[in-house]
Amino acid sequence: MHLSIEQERAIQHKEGPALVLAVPGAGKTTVLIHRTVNLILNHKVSPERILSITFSKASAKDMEERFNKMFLDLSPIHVQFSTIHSFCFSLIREYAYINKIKYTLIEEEKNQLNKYNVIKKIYFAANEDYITEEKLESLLNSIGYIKNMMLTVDEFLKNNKSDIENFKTIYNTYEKYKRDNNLIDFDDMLTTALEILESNKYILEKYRAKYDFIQVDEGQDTSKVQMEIIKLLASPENNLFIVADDDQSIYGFRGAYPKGLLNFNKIYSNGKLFFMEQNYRSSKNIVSVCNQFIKRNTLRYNKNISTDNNFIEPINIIKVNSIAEQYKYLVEDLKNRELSRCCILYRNNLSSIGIIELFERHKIPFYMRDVKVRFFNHWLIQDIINFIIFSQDTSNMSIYENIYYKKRGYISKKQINYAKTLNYSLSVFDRIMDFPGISNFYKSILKELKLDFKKLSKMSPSDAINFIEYDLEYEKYLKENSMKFGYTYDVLKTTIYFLKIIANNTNNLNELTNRLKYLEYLCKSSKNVKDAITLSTVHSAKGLEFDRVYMIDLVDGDFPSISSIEAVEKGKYELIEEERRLFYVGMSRAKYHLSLITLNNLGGKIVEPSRFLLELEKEKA
Ligand SMILES: Nc1ncnc2c1ncn2[C@@H]1O[C@H](COP(=O)(O)OP(=O)(O)OP(=O)(O)O)[C@@H](O)[C@H]1O
Repeated sequence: MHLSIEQERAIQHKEGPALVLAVPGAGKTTVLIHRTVNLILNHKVSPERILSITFSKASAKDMEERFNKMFLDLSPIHVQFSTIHSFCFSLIREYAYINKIKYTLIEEEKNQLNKYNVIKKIYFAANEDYITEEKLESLLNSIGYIKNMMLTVDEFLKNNKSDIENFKTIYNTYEKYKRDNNLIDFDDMLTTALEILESNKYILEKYRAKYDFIQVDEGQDTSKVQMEIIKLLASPENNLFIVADDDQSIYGFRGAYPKGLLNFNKIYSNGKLFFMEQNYRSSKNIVSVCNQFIKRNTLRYNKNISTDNNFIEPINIIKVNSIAEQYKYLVEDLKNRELSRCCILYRNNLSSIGIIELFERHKIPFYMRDVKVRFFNHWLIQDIINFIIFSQDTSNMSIYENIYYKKRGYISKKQINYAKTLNYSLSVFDRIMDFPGISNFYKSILKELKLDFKKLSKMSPSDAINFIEYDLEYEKYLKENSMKFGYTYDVLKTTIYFLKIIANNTNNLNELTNRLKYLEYLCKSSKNVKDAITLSTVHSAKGLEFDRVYMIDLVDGDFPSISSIEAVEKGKYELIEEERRLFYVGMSRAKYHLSLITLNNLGGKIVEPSRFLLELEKEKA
């Protein structure tokens, strides 16, 4: 590889603080790896005296693999690429050992003591209601945000509206619980490590003496607390080398603080600033589209991407009518391709469900970058399955108790409790009909319900889902309750839609549940699949590159997200700018071919193409 002058300059930087600001594909990771080698070979720095911090475990691994590939002959040299969390945890463990304190990681606790169960319990105590997965995620993000931005809960609430009822009580109870039990969580690893470094001179000096050089990759996703830790460690020599692209900052919701980079020269008046604006990854067509697209953001260092690469083909904006058409296009277009060089990207993990079903049927090997797919354990899927199970035995009270209030025909808790005292081999409806003082009108409703469930028991899974949704009015329940569960109704509708796609190919409940289990297994075990196409959220594709990239389901309200669009309507632009950066990260993963696919109809609903696509089209015209 022939390194450019800009790259060489950055690589040759040895002492003092430096920030390398670069565009996508400019070789940030490449520079970091070459600099490491330069320090070791030309400056005789011992590898263990270099601390390289990456953003996630996956990028630490990716970087190590790239290092080993690039410098096969140096392989016996073990170079340490660590996440900031694992670095902080080893520091905490050392401090704990010296001071005979025991810190346990709450994420590693088993069963009821585990972080998720503890938070669920605290939420229940505060709100007398169960927390949904969506709300749990939002709650955890907010807690993480507070810690990463070094805020108090009051400061957070002053500027942020939380969708979690009684957020402050929950936050404080959770903090107290951890304190009382000597527990820490992932976010506390950072705040605790900082507290230790600030208060314990011995540890601070020991860690400062341990490393001569500190390097940070993906600096744009470094949070305030992380930056404080790094600054403390690097001082007083400040041999700190950060590579970053503020345009690729996509973790604002978790407390990433790219503005910290914009202050680099204020923090280090002797700091060197390197710019790398040449892209080595993508065709001229892709680079030019990316450049125009990101320039519309206002909160950024102004950079110009250029490339010496050739024009190959224009980016492809594809409009199809339906998901089925989108899938047909993908299967056709992927024929005879080298799949390991291709990738499908989406904004939301839910989009992967239809693709997995499709690819399994067409025997297209795939690798899922995000292993945690919530769909398979979603309460909505469980509800639908419960409806079908109950239809096969309408005396099954324990199943009925989960669904009786989610369908047509009001039935009270009192009636359920009464029915429980009667002969349990009778249908639930017959038992409720016995309820004292029940009217004839009400009895006719119960009779109808009983008949409907009989009908349901004879249906194929896909007919059954429609019947549950419309005839039994489960749809109405979802509409009325979606916000309470922390969803928009559209997301729930799309979840059912993907379940229908899977159900379409099954003949009975057994086949459907087996299929769901099998697909879930495929997702979890896809890591070792050979010659596979990569499926990934855009977030998880950061740092990667592929010959062909397909970005799918590009619908307004999904990408950009509905909350960012609503914020724009109120004159707030931060969220939409983060969505734009995310879109930019997605597009800039492509080397030669980029397809952006939108639809007219998503799961029976007319939808509009992403406003980002309209913008790209206008620019092309
Ligand atoms: N001087 C060079 N000559 C040729 N190819 C290069 C050069 N520098 C980097 N590359 C290649 O360009 C691609 C992008 O490099 P790299 O992944 O290091 O960029 P990056 O800035 O970290 O990208 P991103 O921020 O978009 O993830 C890689 O395939 C890399 O091998």
